[in-house]
Amino acid sequence: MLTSPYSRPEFDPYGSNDVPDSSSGHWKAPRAHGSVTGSLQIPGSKSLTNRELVLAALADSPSTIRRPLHSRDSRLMIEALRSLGTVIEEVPGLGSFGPDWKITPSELIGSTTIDCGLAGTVMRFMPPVAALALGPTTFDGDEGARKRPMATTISSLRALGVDIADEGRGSLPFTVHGTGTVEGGMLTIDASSSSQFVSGLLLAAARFEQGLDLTHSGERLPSLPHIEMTLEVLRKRGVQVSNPEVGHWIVQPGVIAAIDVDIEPDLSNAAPFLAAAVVTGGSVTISGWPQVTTQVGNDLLEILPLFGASVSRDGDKVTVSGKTDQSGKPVISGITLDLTTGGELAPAIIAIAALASSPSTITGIGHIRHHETDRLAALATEINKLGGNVTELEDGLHIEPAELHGGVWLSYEDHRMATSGAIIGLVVDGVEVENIGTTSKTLPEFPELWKELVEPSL
Ligand SMILES: O=C(O)C1=C[C@@H](OP(=O)(O)O)[C@@H](O)[C@H](O)C1
Ligand SMILES: C=C(OP(=O)(O)O)C(=O)O
Repeated sequence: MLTSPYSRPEFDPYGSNDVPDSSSGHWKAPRAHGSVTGSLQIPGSKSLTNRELVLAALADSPSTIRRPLHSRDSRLMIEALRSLGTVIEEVPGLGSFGPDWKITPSELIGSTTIDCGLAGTVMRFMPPVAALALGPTTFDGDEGARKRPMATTISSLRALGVDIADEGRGSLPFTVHGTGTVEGGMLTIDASSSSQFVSGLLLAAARFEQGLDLTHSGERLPSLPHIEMTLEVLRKRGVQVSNPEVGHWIVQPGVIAAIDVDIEPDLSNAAPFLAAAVVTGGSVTISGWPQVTTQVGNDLLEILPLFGASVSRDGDKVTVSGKTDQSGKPVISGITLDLTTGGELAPAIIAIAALASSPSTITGIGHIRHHETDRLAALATEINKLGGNVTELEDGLHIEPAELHGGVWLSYEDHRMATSGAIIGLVVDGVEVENIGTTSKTLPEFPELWKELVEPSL
């Protein structure tokens, strides 16, 4: 079992732990010599941590969040809630990746600025909370965050009677002029470009005077499991929420209960580690895998076998083993997959597909052009730079088999682009990942956990 870097005093879970080890200043992706075999634990889920932080701040009394994710995205959420008056303290816990948090709600007061960094969960979940605060709250973030779609958040809050000043941009920066209450009621929005528009409204809706009767009307609704996750965390806190039909949710006004919660490991962040088994014909075990979960990362257990891998389960341990031929060489088949529900898995899936011996077509993920970067363009560009043969489709990628060679893999400030470069670098000589430290967005331990898995004896 790999140890947690969190135990080392110099480790900073909120900063960059990039240790460049090549003359170019980039991170030399560890090259697997033979099959990768090992077991590890994965830190807490970003999506669950940031939902529980918001709900704990809106609840009726203090809550404890156990085994939370300590990363840039969760730190940004903590700072955002603190700046509105919530008290968040570290308390000792049993998790391997840092302390627990005690969250004590208080009256929400604006007159502050919230830095969203590049976190979709902060920029889409916090404006409805700021609307419940008394006083103005200005939202801004990284340069890349200013390009991410925010118009639906802005227009939906306006439709609920909230005054927002955005100078017509429909993106960050903007100011929410909170008055302490939101009327709520019926609302129709277009959440085609992100499920987070729906989740953000639902999370705060029990605190609206009339609750919320929300309908999605648009060409597609991506990442439905993330909306299911929102419904589940609300129900656990006693909120009455129903989903009478696809794209329609009703939240009754009422109290959000304070409860102590355990955060599941981030199953989407398990993707690169499990991919290491698939592309090297090895075997990787993740412990702490939940029996039942709304996390879309659980779909990896059905997706990875399409490439030829096998999956086994022993209690809370899940093992993925890559397929090999008689000489032990990895065998990876291409796949055809609609990934509408699991866009955040796309970078890892596409990295595996780029190493397959037959073509792959991954569709249903047009909206990931609006993630940390335009992920379809970024993946096609970086794989093709290494000799790949990837074609961009309107809503996905087509990948033809090709012999890849080394080179610099750019990360575009995108944690999942960085980890995709690491997957390819396992089996291609001379891949260097620019800005591996960007993994601190959701998995600051990545460079260290990866090295321990790939080069355990070094
Ligand atoms: O609600 C959430 O926690 C998330 C929802 C999804 O967003 P999109 O619907 O924009 O893909 C997902 O990709 C993102 O990583 C996290
Ligand atoms: C899309 C992602 O992040 P965000 O929560 O910033 O939208 C992601 O983590 O893949």
